[in-house]
Amino acid sequence: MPVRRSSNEGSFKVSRKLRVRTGNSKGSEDGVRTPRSRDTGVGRGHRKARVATEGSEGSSGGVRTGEGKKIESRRLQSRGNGSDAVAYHSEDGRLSDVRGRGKRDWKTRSGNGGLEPFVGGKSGLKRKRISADPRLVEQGTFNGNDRKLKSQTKTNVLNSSMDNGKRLSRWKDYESADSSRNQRVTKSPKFSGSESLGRDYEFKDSSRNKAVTESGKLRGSESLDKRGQSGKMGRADKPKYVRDNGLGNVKSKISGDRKAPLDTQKELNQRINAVSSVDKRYSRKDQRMKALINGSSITEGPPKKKKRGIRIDPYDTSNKRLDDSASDKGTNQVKIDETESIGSEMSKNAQFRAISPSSSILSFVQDNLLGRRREIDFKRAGYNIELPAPLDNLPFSTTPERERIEVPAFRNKLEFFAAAKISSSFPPPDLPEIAFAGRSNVGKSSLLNALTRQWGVVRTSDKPGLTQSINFFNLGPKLCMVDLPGYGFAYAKEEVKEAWEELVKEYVMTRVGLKRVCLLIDTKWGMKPRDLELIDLMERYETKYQIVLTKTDLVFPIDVARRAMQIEENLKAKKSAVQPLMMVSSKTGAGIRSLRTVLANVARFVPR
Ligand SMILES: Nc1nc2c(ncn2[C@@H]2O[C@H](COP(=O)(O)OP(=O)(O)OP(=O)(O)O)[C@@H](O)[C@H]2O)c(=O)[nH]1
Ligand SMILES: [Mg+2]
Repeated sequence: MPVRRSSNEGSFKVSRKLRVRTGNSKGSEDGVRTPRSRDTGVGRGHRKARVATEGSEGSSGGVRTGEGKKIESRRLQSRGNGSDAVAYHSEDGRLSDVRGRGKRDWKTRSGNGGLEPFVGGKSGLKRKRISADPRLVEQGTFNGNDRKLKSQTKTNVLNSSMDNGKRLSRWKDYESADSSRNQRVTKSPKFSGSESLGRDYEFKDSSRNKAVTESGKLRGSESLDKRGQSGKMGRADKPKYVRDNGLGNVKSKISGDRKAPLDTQKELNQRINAVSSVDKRYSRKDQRMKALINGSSITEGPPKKKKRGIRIDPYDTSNKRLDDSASDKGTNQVKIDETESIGSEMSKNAQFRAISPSSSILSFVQDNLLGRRREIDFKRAGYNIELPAPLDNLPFSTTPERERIEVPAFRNKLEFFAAAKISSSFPPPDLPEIAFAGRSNVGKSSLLNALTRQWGVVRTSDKPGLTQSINFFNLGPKLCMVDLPGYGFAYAKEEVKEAWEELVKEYVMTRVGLKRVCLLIDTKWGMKPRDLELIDLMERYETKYQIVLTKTDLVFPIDVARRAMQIEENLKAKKSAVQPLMMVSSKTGAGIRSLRTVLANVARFVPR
């Protein structure tokens, strides 16, 4: 039980934590603040064994030997009544002259869970104040004499024993711990007043208690060994884990017996090798058995290397398509064509790499920031990358308004006015028309939006085949823009796709007001047979067309230049092809202004 005595007597008061403080010190009588124990420098001892002696004159004002902590010394301050013992009233937070010292504070200050067994008798006698090792208290291994003490610390102990679950289970392994070591530790003066740990655990957790009490030998010393001195543990103390791995106790021997003679080590190694070779042999045998069952021949030797080939992603919606040549053939036929086209594609690729673009094209690509670029390049050039299609804006401009469009015709509002799925539903050709043709997903609809800077007027999608009819848009009173359905690969039935193609061909062949067809080619993939088909058609019907390379932002600038060179070479003999070849990116806005200028000329020279 905590012992309290009145402060007048200058007696000591023992808190719930059982800190012992004795008598009046001279210093406190003088109203001198108890100096911090750090300052006293007297009897600074280990925190585990604090001792304060009554009437000690060893240090000025409130003698205190032992604890060297700041927080403790504050409590030792005299309150001007000549008794430094009052300081300890605050320990449990129950006394009136102590303010702001609650349970929490008590807990905090206890630091060691309040386990400080009271050792000694009544006042006037020398009393020892012994603090438990916080590590031990945490562990719940320290056992004080006082029952109440136990109940106070129950929470702490239980909490700590929660995370000690593993530890407790591990203790089982230590049942066979070296008894000599136990002896050595139990002899330690720190644990002289403690009872057996087995008992201590009885009130904490019965299930764990079992694990602990079963051992019978488990004492504070053991836990101390485990917690604080695990590094010093002998090999024999370590748990021996035996794994059933076909090696018997080989592993445990290896791990547990370090001093095994060399012969034993060799023997162990041999055994390990033997087991692994058995495994290999078994696996081969197993293979043979399987082969026999399946009736296939056994092939031995090193495994064949897998041939590396180009994988074709069936869900790739880019313009890498094989559909141009094989659309209405059987599945097998398509497969053959695929492999053929892969082979030819490879050689075409090599040819493409061999192209060395002219310096004029290269400089054009460079000047217009065409090709794949880093954002920093745009920033350096003064473009605001926060805006859509930043390169279509003026450098250092933050206003994306359409009024900034330098070509007046394209400042007009883009308005949808007709859609046709068959030629008979084409609207009357009142205005000069500029049509955008090309394979599905090449970026026709996106380009229309980019040219007019009216995002969303024309619907776009990354899924090929969104535009399924010929859509007519008015761009002011003078010009009509026509978005054609794409041809080639699209998520649509074959017959539907054929119908689109026929519709496009019909439009290109027969449309009176058609002044220019912008034939869009994906810069990455170049011209495909269906593009050439349409070119032939337009050549035959003398429809003017202009090649526009799209999505230039997806390839390197050098490849943009190469593609331009390649296409120009192909178009040399074409009469209806209008020069120059245009290169754009609806995403970055590169080349859009140039295209506007070119197309505005179409509208200008058209008689009304
Ligand atoms: N990176 C990049 N993507 C683009 C560009 N132009 C279009 N795209 C993307 O390509 C996809 C297809 O664009 P669309 O404009 O719908 O293509 P389309 O030719 O109209 O397709 P269909 O209507 O199916 O014939 C969309 O996801 C666009 O965002 C471009 O210049 N650069
Ligand atoms: Mg479209």
